[in-house]
Amino acid sequence: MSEAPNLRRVHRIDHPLVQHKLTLMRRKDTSTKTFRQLIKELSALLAYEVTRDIPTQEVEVETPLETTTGRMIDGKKTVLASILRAGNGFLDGMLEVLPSARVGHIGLYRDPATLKPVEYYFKMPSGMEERDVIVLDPMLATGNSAVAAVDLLKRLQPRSIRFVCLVACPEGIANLHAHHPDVPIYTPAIDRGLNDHGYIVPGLGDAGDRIFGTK
Ligand SMILES: O=P(O)(O)OC[C@H]1O[C@H](OP(=O)(O)OP(=O)(O)O)[C@H](O)[C@@H]1O
Ligand SMILES: O=c1cc[nH]c(=O)[nH]1
Ligand SMILES: [Mg+2]
Repeated sequence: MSEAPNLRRVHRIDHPLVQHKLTLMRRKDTSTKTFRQLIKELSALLAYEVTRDIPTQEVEVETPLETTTGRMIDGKKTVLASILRAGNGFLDGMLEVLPSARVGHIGLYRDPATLKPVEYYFKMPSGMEERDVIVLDPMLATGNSAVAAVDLLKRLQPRSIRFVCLVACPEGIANLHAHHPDVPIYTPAIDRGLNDHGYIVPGLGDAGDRIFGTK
């Protein structure tokens, strides 16, 4: 039996719109076209939750009637770090609501025999010390890919790191927390566990294949 995850740093996104779209994505007969459309719509909603506590600055603003103050973010300070390939499914929707965000890519694939991540690419913007990173990957399964991605990112000492996915499971949460207890996880779902091939059950299948139609 898997160890109960420490849920202190897990933000479960329970919003009805999010849950509705995720349920449609889980359906095995959802087409690639619809799956892509849904992940785009969901991404914008997830961006809203994961940025809830990013820094804002008070600014003066002139309305047509008078001067007042408002709050603004410095959008350029946010880095969307996509774990390839499936993390790219989040980019279009997130960039619609965070249009100035920078984008980094982390090339990792999971060896199907060992379930260990294999690194093949890593590119981040410069000046990471002043940036807040949102790591994107739809699936937190064993958590090995997420741990490896955060290991690589921490070498660049970003100001903060958050991890966002569509479906997590207790094993992945426990693994990411054990290695990186400072990284909060944002997820709409915590599924039952992993099958013998390391797939999340009930899950939604292979996220990369479903986004890119490669099955
Ligand atoms: O938590 P883990 O056990 O590491 O599994 C999750 C990883 O597996 C999937 O990617 P995959 O390796 O299939 O690569 P792909 O996105 O290129 O299809 C998924 O997108 C995660 O990156
Ligand atoms: O369930 C899983 C596990 C790893 N990768 C996926 O795409 N899905
Ligand atoms: Mg991957």
